[in-house]
Amino acid sequence: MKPIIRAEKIIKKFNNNETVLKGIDLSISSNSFTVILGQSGSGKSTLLNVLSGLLRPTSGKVFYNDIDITKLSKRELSNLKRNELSIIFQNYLLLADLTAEENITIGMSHQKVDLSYNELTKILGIEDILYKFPSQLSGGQQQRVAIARAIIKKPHVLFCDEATGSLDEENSKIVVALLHEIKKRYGVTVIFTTHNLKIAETADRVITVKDGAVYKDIWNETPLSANEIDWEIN
Ligand SMILES: Nc1ncnc2c1ncn2[C@@H]1O[C@H](COP(=O)(O)OP(=O)(O)OP(=O)(O)O)[C@@H](O)[C@H]1O
Repeated sequence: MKPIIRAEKIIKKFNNNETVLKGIDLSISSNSFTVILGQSGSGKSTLLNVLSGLLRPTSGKVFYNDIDITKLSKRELSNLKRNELSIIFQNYLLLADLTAEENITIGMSHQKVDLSYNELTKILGIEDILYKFPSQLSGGQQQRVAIARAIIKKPHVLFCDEATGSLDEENSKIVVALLHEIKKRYGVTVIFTTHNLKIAETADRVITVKDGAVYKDIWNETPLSANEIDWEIN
């Protein structure tokens, strides 16, 4: 199958000249759930940021379908991100002064919102809390609102950076199960960074990053569901 994301020889150095990514090659197939697994400091968030276009690599190429996103202008890249790629983070990043509903629909045209809003909020189990502000929601509810905001525009790829990192066991399980459901229902490709080996057991594929390089790359023949795994707190 043709990859939806392909990275070639990615090197990333920061200003202090530390080389954080040391020549990473990988490709991600469409409609897969990939975990990028690694210990703290291994470079997994930096890799996710480079793959999602949030960070430019020092050298190397990142293709989204046939487009080399490292060559796009700022405006072209932000158009691509607005329409086709989404990202969620450990700390949700909801706007405090807006309700859950406003957080989800901000920036959307009415026509596009109508397509899936009711269905999506129902799947995520947030249809009864849409009038609340982020400070009135639990961490798990806030992350589900952030997922709705990311998915409402029907992106092709959803990047998740330690998306369960602030959640307890029960809410982590709910969020991981929902991300799998969203992949299945909407055909979204999910790329999820974590250091949690249990979450990796639910993935189609696990790419282990160690010291800025790909250390292991394994397809799970029989991924477990979020409910099947013997869950442990991160
Ligand atoms: N903006 C930055 N400037 C300088 N160094 C950075 C920057 N971002 C990350 N680093 C360094 O890059 C290395 C990898 O960081 P990264 O956040 O990618 O790791 P990680 O595997 O995601 O870790 P964690 O699980 O703790 O988030 C670390 O040594 C970090 O200090």
